[in-house]
Formats: sequence, structure tokens, C-alpha cells
Amino acid sequence: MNLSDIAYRRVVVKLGTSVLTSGSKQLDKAHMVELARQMAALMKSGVEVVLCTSGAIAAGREHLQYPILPDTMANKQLLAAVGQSQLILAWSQLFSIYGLHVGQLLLTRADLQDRERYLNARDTLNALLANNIVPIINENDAVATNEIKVGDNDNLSARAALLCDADLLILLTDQKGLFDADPRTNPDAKLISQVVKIDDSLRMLAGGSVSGLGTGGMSTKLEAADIARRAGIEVVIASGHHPDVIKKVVSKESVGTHFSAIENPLESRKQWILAGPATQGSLVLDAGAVKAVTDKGRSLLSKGIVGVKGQFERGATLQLVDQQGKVIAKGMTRYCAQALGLIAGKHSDEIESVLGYDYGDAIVHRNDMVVL
Ligand SMILES: Nc1ncnc2c1ncn2[C@@H]1O[C@H](COP(=O)(O)OP(=O)(O)O)[C@@H](O)[C@H]1O
Ligand SMILES: N[C@@H](CCC(=O)OP(=O)(O)O)C(=O)O
Repeated sequence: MNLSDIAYRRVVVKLGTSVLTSGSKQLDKAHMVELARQMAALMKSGVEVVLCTSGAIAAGREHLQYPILPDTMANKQLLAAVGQSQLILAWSQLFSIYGLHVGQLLLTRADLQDRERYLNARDTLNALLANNIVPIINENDAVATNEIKVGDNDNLSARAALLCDADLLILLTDQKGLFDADPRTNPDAKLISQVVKIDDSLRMLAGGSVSGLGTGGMSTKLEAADIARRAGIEVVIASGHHPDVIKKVVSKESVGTHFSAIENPLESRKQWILAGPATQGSLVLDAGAVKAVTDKGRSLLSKGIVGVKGQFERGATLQLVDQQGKVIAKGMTRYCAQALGLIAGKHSDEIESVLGYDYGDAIVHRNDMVVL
């Protein structure tokens, strides 16, 4: 590969369980070495590569010889704890064939939403890349409870792409890309080769995972693509078994489904709001407030709030929804849930007399808000 032919500088490659196992119940090492070869070739040509790998749970099952365990969180954590060490051992051995070292980063959502931990993870990633070491990321499943986990590696890889300021995210899976229906159940489904807009009609096409191996199916891949492209990162979903797929994607050959990046990416604080914290509640907006937020780029005022859901503190990240339940924005609140219960529907001038204090007119300031 010739560097002058490659338009990308830093690429995140996400490999789903479906690719790593080739649909079987065990890691397909022969295929993993082929993927390591492709990534090593890319690094040799001067492109930095970050690998986001799934497969810990599958590797744990294989290593323990397929134990029959109840489907509990604790057992998934057990499998991931056993499997992650097997998985990283395999990657370490496979990349060493190409003279490359690997470094492991196990992350949870909690690491990404705490600004200091976020910056620490970013420093580690940059240090590994600066030393030509392949960063290998997975969710820290062994400790990640529902409250603190990202939940799927499609979303995790998008957050990793933001974290390391990548310019391309490649999601490799067991299908050729995003189809207009799940190809497992619709043999006539057609591949969508280019996506310029991710809207509700596209989301309707993307189903979950039915293989029993992966987590999230195409719907989490679309969520990941949406986050990444808003940060100015191109995304490709393609088959991990397509010959030389990584080389073809970075050479801009038509393979899989390509999502172009949004031209004016969100500033970094808004990227973090979109990708970092889990939402802790929601505010229901009347039609006027929806219009002010979406069409006019205004802050949300108390007058336009008709409902407050959840228990949250000042500074929490919330969903802003319309009266039909559609999420229209995500943003950080300047008032806690209890205070909002008292001032919802009231004019901004009344905030101080009702609460005895005032953090300003904006409940969610437009600088703290991402319109979806
Ligand atoms: N519209 C669609 N296009 C392609 N695949 C789809 C679609 N809807 C659902 N899927 C399913 O998504 C699966 C891939 O996701 P998943 O099983 O989570 O894999 P991975 O382990 O690669 O993340 C495919 O096997 C397919 O059955
Ligand atoms: N962190 C988990 C994988 C979670 C996940 O999203 O899996 P997949 O849909 O196969 O990418 C594991 O290592 O088993």
C-alpha cells in the first residue's frame, strides 16, 4: 500500500464476534491472523490503527469448554473475565508475527464520562500509537454493570474513534454492509452502498442481532455511525471476510456501506455530550419549545417544559423529547429534577421567586445541547 494513495491518518477497526468466530462457537485464529496482517500492512504504510475487538465472551465459553451457565450478568462477567485474557493473548501472538506489539485498554462508559479519565485514556492511546503499538480496546465487561457500561462494541468503537480523533471508523461484521432489510430473513434484501442521512426510516431497516453471537445487530452500528459522522469521522460497515477488506476500504474502493462525515462537525464539548454520559432523565417539550430548539437553535426555557421524567441532579445529561415521545435533542440541565418539577411551565422571571435561587433562564443552554 502506498501512503500517498490513502486519505486517512488514523483508523479505528471494530471486529464483531461474528467476524472473529466466522459464525462458529470459537475464535477463528486463521481468520484473525489474516485481519492482523491487513492491519499491520496499513500501519506499515503510515496509517495509525486502533483495534476495537469483541469476542471476550465467546473466547471465555470456548476456553471453559462451553459450560452450561444460567444467563445472568455475573456469568457473562465470568465468561468475559476468562475470555478477555485469551483474546488479548491471541491478538498479541498474531500481531507479533508482523513484528508489532499490542497494548490493552478495557473501558466502560464511566471512563468516558469522567473528563479526567477520558483524558487519561486519550493520553494512553496517543502514547501507544506514537510508539507504533496497536491499541486494542474492548469493554471492561468483567466490571461493567448495566449502569456503567456502554453495552455494545459498535457504540464503544465510535466513542474510541472520537477519543483518539480518528478520521475513519470501519465496522466489520458478518454481512456485506447495511441492507434494506435483514438479509438473514430477507433473501431479496439489497445492499445500501451510500448513506448521507441517518433518519428514522433508515433506523427502521436496521434490526437486532439474531445470530446469538453478536450484540445489537445493525441498529447499534447505525447508532455508532451517527455518533462518529457527527464528529466528522467517515464510517464504513463491511464484511470482515471480504478479501483485503481493510485495504479496500482505506483505498476508497466501493465496498460495504459508506457513511459520509458531516461537513461541519460538532465542537468537542458537544461530541462529548453526545457520546459520553448516559442520559439520566428526560424533559417533555411543548410544540413551541421544540421549534425553538430544533429550528431556531435556542436554549430551552422553563416555559416550554410540560413534563419532567427521572431523578437527576444539576449537570445531568437529559433527553429532550416532544409530546409524541420523539427524542429531539440531548443536553445538560442547569437545574435538578426536583427544581424543574416546580418551575416547568413557568416564565423565566418566576424562577427565583419559586426556588429562592436562580441559575439563569436557560434550563438547557444551547451550548450544552446537541440537536438530533
Ligand atoms: N438491515 C440489516 N442489514 C444487515 N444486517 C442486518 C440488518 N438488520 C439486522 N441485521 C443483522 O445484524 C447482524 C450483525 O450484527 P451482530 O450479530 O451484532 O454482529 P457483530 O458481532 O458483527 O456486531 C447480521 O448478522 C444481520 O442478521
Ligand atoms: N464486549 C463483548 C462484545 C460486545 C459486542 O458488542 O459484541 P459484537 O456485537 O459481537 O461486537 C465481548 O467481548 O464479548
